[in-house]
This record gives sequence, structure tokens and C-alpha cells, in this order.
Amino acid sequence: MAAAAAAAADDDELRRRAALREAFGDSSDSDSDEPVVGASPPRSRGASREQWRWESISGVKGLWLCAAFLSADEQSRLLTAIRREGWFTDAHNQAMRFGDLPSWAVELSAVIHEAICVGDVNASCGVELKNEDEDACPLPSDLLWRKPLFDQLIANRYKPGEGICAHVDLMRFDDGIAIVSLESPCVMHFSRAEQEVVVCDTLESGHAESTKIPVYLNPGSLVLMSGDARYLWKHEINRKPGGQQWGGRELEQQIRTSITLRKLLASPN
Ligand SMILES: O=C(O)CCC(=O)C(=O)O
Ligand SMILES: [Fe+2]
Repeated sequence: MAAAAAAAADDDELRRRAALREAFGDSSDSDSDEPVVGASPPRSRGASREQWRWESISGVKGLWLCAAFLSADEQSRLLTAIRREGWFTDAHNQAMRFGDLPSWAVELSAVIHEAICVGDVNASCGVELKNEDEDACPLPSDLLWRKPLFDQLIANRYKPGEGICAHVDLMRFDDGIAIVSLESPCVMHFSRAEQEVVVCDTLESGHAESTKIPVYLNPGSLVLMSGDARYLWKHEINRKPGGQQWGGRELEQQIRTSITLRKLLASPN
């Protein structure tokens, strides 16, 4: 019995390593036939690991960005693995998987876990964070160590002009959501979920433009949302003309692919 369990564990490990080689292998040769749009020059895997830096987004508690999460080569490999799934056609721009995720997504989850554990934390909110402070970690430890970390994925493929309207992710998903961005960069906006309407103390009452916090998602970046960021803030990507301003100019749009990873809550029955 113990030997069988050990053999199964070995099998799992072999499968994990094969997936690792396929999706994020050490080779600097990419087998992708298309370059990654807007990506920085390829770096070795080791180099990217040293450059994992987490930035907390000022004003949105629980929102973290790791801008250089995947190297250009890793992005290329990930896109190849996604394309091999054959999910996207002209008519289909979204795919969802529950439970057993494809091996590349299991490996992506493992790399996210590693990046959270070993990455440098760099608070941008001007507050000196102490390492023992839960707020100093991109994901609270109860979420970081749950098993599996993620068991649901959505792959989205957006054409220029396409985005996603403001929403809070469904409550059937647990706290702790990850978004990996590929290809075209974009700006994701965060706005408070409550108080849509503010009645002004003037003759004309009406809608007040609520604060929107823009976050630049370059290809290869990883966003983590937990706590307030997951439950109290909506996120959106407005790729309509004028919606993608960054650094005083409008971003040029290409196809954008994203992978969102979440954990389903246990069903009540
Ligand atoms: O495509 C993205 O970056 C976000 C996707 C998203 O928010 C969702 O699927 O709930
Ligand atoms: Fe979402």
C-alpha cells in the first residue's frame, strides 16, 4: 500500500517535471512561431527568478502586482501551450476549466506559489512593511497554503477594442485570485464596489465619478487580488477608444490573452 502510494507520488512528480519542461523549460529556444508582443528581451529562467518583485498597489488593500513574473521566453511557451488547447476560434474567445487543470496551468500555479514565497516585497503605499505583517505578503498564508492553490481557470482572448466591464468575481469563488497577462499590455481599473451614486450638495444631483485606480498590466505580469481587492473593489478593462490611457498617451492595442486562476468554494451539499 505504502509502495503504491510512493509510486503514485513519483508518477505525479514526473508528470509535474514534464509539464515544467514543456511550459517553462530551461531552454532559451522558443518553439512558438510568434514573438510575444511588447515583451522585454528574453532572459534566462534564473534571471527572471531573481527579478520577482512584488508591488502593493496604493489605495487598494490586497492588490499586488508582480510586473516581471514571466520572462519573454516563458510567455512564449505559455502562449504555445494555450494555443495547443485549441480553445480559441473567431467565434470563441473564452474557455473555462474546473477541477483538474491542464498540466501547464498546474505548473503556472506552482510558479505563482514560488513567486509569492521568494519574491521581494516592495510596498508602494509609503508604509514601511514588516515581514511578519500579513499585509506584507502578496497573499495571506491561509490562502497561499491551501491545496490546491487554484482549481478553476478562465482563459480570455481579447481583440483590440474588447475588454471586460466592471465586476466583482462571483462569490462561488474563494478569496485569492490571480491574473496572468500575455501579449498586448492594458490598463485595468479598480473602483469601489459600493456607492454607485453620490448625491451632491448642489442644485443638480447626479452621479459622481468614483475614484478609479489604474494598474498597468504588461505582458508577463501577474496580479493577485485578496481581501478588499477581491470583495470590495470592482475591476474592469475598458479597451474602447480613449479607455486605455497610460503615461499621458493612449496604448496601442493588439490581441490580449489572460489566464485567471481561482479556487472554487466547497459546495454546501
Ligand atoms: O482578462 C483579465 O485580465 C481579467 C479577467 C477577469 O477579470 C475575469 O475573468 O473575471
Ligand atoms: Fe474578474
